[in-house]
Amino acid sequence: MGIHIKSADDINEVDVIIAGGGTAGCVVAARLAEADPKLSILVIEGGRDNYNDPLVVNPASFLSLLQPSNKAAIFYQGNKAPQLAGRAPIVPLGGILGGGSSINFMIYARAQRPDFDSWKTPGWSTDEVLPYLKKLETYHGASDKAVHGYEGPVHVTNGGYRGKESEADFMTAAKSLGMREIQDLQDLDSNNGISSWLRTVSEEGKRQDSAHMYLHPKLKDSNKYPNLHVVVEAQVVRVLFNDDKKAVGVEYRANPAFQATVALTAAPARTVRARKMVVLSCGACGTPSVLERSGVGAAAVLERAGVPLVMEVPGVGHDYQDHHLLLYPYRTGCRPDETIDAMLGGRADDFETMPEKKDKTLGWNTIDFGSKIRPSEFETAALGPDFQKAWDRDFKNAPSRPLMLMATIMCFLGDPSTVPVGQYVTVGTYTAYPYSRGHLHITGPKLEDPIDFDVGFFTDAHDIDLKKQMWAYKKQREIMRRTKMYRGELAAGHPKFPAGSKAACVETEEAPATDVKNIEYAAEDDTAIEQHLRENVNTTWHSLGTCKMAPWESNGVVDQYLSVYGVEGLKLADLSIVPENVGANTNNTALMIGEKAAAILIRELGLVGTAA
Ligand SMILES: Cc1cc2nc3c(=O)[nH]c(=O)nc-3n(C[C@H](O)[C@H](O)[C@H](O)COP(=O)(O)OP(=O)(O)OC[C@H]3O[C@@H](n4cnc5c(N)ncnc54)[C@H](O)[C@@H]3O)c2cc1C
Repeated sequence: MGIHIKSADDINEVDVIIAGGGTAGCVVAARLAEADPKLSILVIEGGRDNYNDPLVVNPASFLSLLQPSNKAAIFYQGNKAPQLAGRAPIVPLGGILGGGSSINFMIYARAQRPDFDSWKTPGWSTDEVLPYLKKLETYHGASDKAVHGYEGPVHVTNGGYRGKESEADFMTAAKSLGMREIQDLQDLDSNNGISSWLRTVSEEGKRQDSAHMYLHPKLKDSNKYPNLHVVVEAQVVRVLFNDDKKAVGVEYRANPAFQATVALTAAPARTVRARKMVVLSCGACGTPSVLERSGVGAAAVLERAGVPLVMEVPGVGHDYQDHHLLLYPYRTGCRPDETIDAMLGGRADDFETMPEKKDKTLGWNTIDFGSKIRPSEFETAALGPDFQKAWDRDFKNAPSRPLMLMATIMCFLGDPSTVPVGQYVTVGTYTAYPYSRGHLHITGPKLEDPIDFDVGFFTDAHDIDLKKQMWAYKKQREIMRRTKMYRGELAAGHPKFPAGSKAACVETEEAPATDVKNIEYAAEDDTAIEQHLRENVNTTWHSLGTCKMAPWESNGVVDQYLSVYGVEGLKLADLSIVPENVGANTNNTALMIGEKAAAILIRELGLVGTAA
């Protein structure tokens, strides 16, 4: 009963096993328990418990969760990539109970209406998933009530604090460039504008991760939910099948990252049986590996890895996608209390003392301003005929599809010891619908075996993804140059423009004048930008699409009911199933998938609850 560490020795058999207690996994577990408290459920989560962890629940500490010493993330190592200037990118994802929702930046972003429709899967159109999008949230913003929910577990609010002056400064600067202010950019339809950004933070300033919002309340109420079990710090190795290819359990082991490495203390692998179902919810980088170690995947991949084939499903690990992120730092004239640089640099109260002082900035994710944007006709043409062709095909007649998203973060988003003491802002630009695809496969049967992980960034034909970032670089720079806070670019985080370039980075002690003219970029400047993009493009931590919900012949892995092709009793419920990308940060989509998956399972298991 409740939370077990490393192994649940007294649990040998349950009704449903959920492998991975991340954003979607916690939703599935909680909703199943709610539908039938008699159903026995075991969640096996590789990371540690997150309950009341001050780094998790207090939004301002979000960056420290990416420090390896805090053991809250899994760092998936990518392959070296020539198109990324020979770099081998690392993709950190949630590695703690609550998954990404426990360590993410808490930006509330929802997909656009054409996104779910583009999945072309019965039951998953925007109209059909809208009830789940509403079910998961309690929306505190001002909007049309028809598209938001008002009774769900995840509160969407202004959070404990907003940087109102800097937000107004960005807004004014963006508007001076002709950008539109939109009140609710997350209403599924609005696009091509700028907006105040709400967050998945309560009004009291607490993170709304799926473990705290869905799972922990039920674990604490053990009288009502005696059959809901969670084991943390335990990794699922593989799914076990019987001769009829029915999933009958899993093999798991204590996660060595959480225990001494003396051989004698290494816990043996354990098996636990599932009477009814196994659900994989290990995320887009975890789920394909579990499937392949279990013998489900492309025959050639499994043969190379030395894993006996159970079912040939070539799509497993096939079409990795992410949103490609670039981060541009600026010097500012902000006051120390307008950014969290002092806090990150150890020059202000830390996360220990802030609660005692009831410091409201503890509830701040520092991301107050965001946008979903599209280029003008003139800008589209300037990006060349290949770009124009892609634009005409995929965007021109789909006005609610953004080309890029942009967010501002009120700090230097990196190691504070590498920059002079000061107040910074970082602008992030990320691709809404990348054309590039990668892959993620196992290379051996064991959890320790390295993965073959090609992130695929900037591999699309005609470099359209690169051109999107080229446009976004120039756009965000023009906005920043018109803010009152602007004191120049932090050159280390910008392209290395040639000597004498009109686009060179500047450092100034003065606020900008009112008649700022656009920068002119010469061909060599564009070459410098391209090089910078290749050297710096990174994950937006929005991995998805590695086990698509699509027909088997189109590299699909699951059907509309999330059942893995060719086997019985095995479901997937996480972002690995997403067939086409969404024009938004991805946590909301993962929560929706958790809600919809739960409804599917509730119906199939014959439990009381909402039908899918
Ligand atoms: C740093 C960061 C910032 C982000 N910022 C935002 C944001 O501001 N807004 C937003 O909307 N989205 C954001 N995201 C994205 C969002 O959080 C993720 O897309 C979402 O959490 C994915 O949900 P999921 O259920 O698919 O997988 P996850 O939440 O990643 O869950 C997978 C779980 O499986 C566990 N696991 C993996 N392998 C195993 C195994 N073998 N055995 C057992 N357990 C295993 C992991 O530990 C993890 O808990 C961010 C993500 C990160 C990492």
